[in-house]
This record gives sequence, C-alpha cells and structure tokens, in this order.
Amino acid sequence: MRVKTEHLIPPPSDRTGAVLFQIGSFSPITYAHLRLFEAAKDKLRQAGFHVCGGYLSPANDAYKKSSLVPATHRLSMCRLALRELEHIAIDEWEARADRFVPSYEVASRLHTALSAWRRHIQLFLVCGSDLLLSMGNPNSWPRQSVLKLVSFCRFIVKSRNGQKPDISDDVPLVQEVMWIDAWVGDHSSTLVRHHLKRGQSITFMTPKPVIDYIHQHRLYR
Ligand SMILES: Nc1ncnc2c1ncn2[C@@H]1O[C@H](COP(=O)(O)OP(=O)(O)OP(=O)(O)O)[C@@H](O)[C@H]1O
Ligand SMILES: NC(=O)c1ccc[n+]([C@@H]2O[C@H](COP(=O)(O)O)[C@@H](O)[C@H]2O)c1
Repeated sequence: MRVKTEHLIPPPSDRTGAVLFQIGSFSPITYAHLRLFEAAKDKLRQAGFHVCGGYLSPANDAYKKSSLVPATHRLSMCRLALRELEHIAIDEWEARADRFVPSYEVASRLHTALSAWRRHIQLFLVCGSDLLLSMGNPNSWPRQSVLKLVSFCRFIVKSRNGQKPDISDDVPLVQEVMWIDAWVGDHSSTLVRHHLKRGQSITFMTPKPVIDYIHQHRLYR
C-alpha cells in the first residue's frame, strides 16, 4: 500500500516542512485527537516550520487491547472524523497488516515516502504525555523499538491529566520533546465508551457522523 502524499502542502524551497502523525487505538476517535493535530500545527508554525499536513495510523487488531473494536470500524470512524480536518489522511497500512506493527515501522515507512516526496521534511509524532510515558516501560516498549522510533521522528507532546514527565528521568531514550501549550481538552476514548455503556449522550465528544456510525453498528454497548 502506497503512502498518500496528495493531501500534503509542499513546503517552499527555503523552509523545512513538518509532517505530523498520530498512532493509537482510536476506539473511538474523539475531538481530543483532532484538537491534538490543530494544536501541534500551531506550535510548529510558531517554531518556524511550514506545516505540510499529516497522518493518522490506527493500531492493528493484533495490538489486542480489550477496548479495540475491529480495525474496519475504527478506520471507518476515523475517516468520518477526518472530514473535519484538512491535510490529514489516514494511513491504513498498520491497521490492515496481518500482524502487530511496532510504531517504528509506521514511522520508517512514512519517513521513506516523505524523503522521496520532498527534501527537508521533518516527521513529528504527535501524542499525549501518557503515550510518551509508556515508552519508558520496556515491557510494552522494548528499548530497540523506542530507539528506532526516535531515529525517524521528533516528538510533539501534550501534557495529559496534569502530568508533565521529566524526559531525562522517565523516558531518557526520547531525549527531546516539543511541548504543546494550547488547549486540547480532556476527552478520552475511555470516557466515550463509559458514556455509551451507561446509555449516556456522547454529543460533542466526537463528531456527529462518528456518533451516528457507533449507534448504527451498535458499538461499545
Ligand atoms: N485529551 C487528550 N489530551 C492529550 N492527548 C490525548 C488526548 N486524548 C488522546 N490523546 C492522545 O492521542 C493518542 C491516541 O490515543 P488513544 O487512541 O489511545 O486515545 P485515548 O483517549 O487515550 O484512548 P483510551 O482512553 O482508550 O486509552 C495518544 O497519543 C494519546 O495520548
Ligand atoms: N513496540 C511498539 O512499537 C509499541 C508498543 C506499545 C504500543 N505501541 C503503540 O502505541 C499506541 C498506544 O495506543 P493506546 O494508547 O491506545 O494503547 C498504539 O498505536 C500501539 O500500536 C507500540
């Protein structure tokens, strides 16, 4: 499967282009995931980058988190949500693979495609501080996985639930992080699933077409 580049805005010849990507379960995608992209774009523009756009790569079913609904549903919901965002595409390769895909492979694949697309492109993983912190746990993130990931991208991170890890203590392999200051909100997929289980409304937690899709397919009951 080819990496799409048609949705990206090419950088002018004298500027470094920033391309963002998000990994995660997206079970389901929420407004926080969408806000995360917007907040990261603002931060990178302030830092002088030309923001080309980005990708969202939902995890493979083989990630085996109990909260995952099948990838076909998660991809469909991401597709519906991304209608609200310009220049961000879904990279379906990870979700459609026949195995668990370590995140460095997602980054490596994007890195290779983007290097062929234009010169002077910097790839950024956009994430919350919970994901960053998890990379300090060698039981879920083998050392080599983190080292390889770091070799393909930089990190742009939003503090979550008031936590702001000390990189040198908590995730020394990552070394350097750009912090997002802008508001993202505290939505989470867990909260959406809890509301659905209790029969409560999830309006304004995720875009309306995603809500309709969830009800139509009777997900997260
Ligand atoms: N409210 C938020 N603030 C900052 N980052 C967030 C927020 N919600 C999600 N993220 C980030 O989005 C990425 C993908 O997250 P994921 O799909 O696991 O969503 P989640 O809401 O954390 O899911 P779950 O509640 O099922 O664990 C991760 O980097 C995560 O930290
Ligand atoms: N070794 C690795 O590359 C590795 C380990 C654990 C989680 N992950 C990824 O991190 C993300 C975590 O998502 P959740 O926060 O929804 O669990 C997923 O995309 C998952 O594939 C990657």
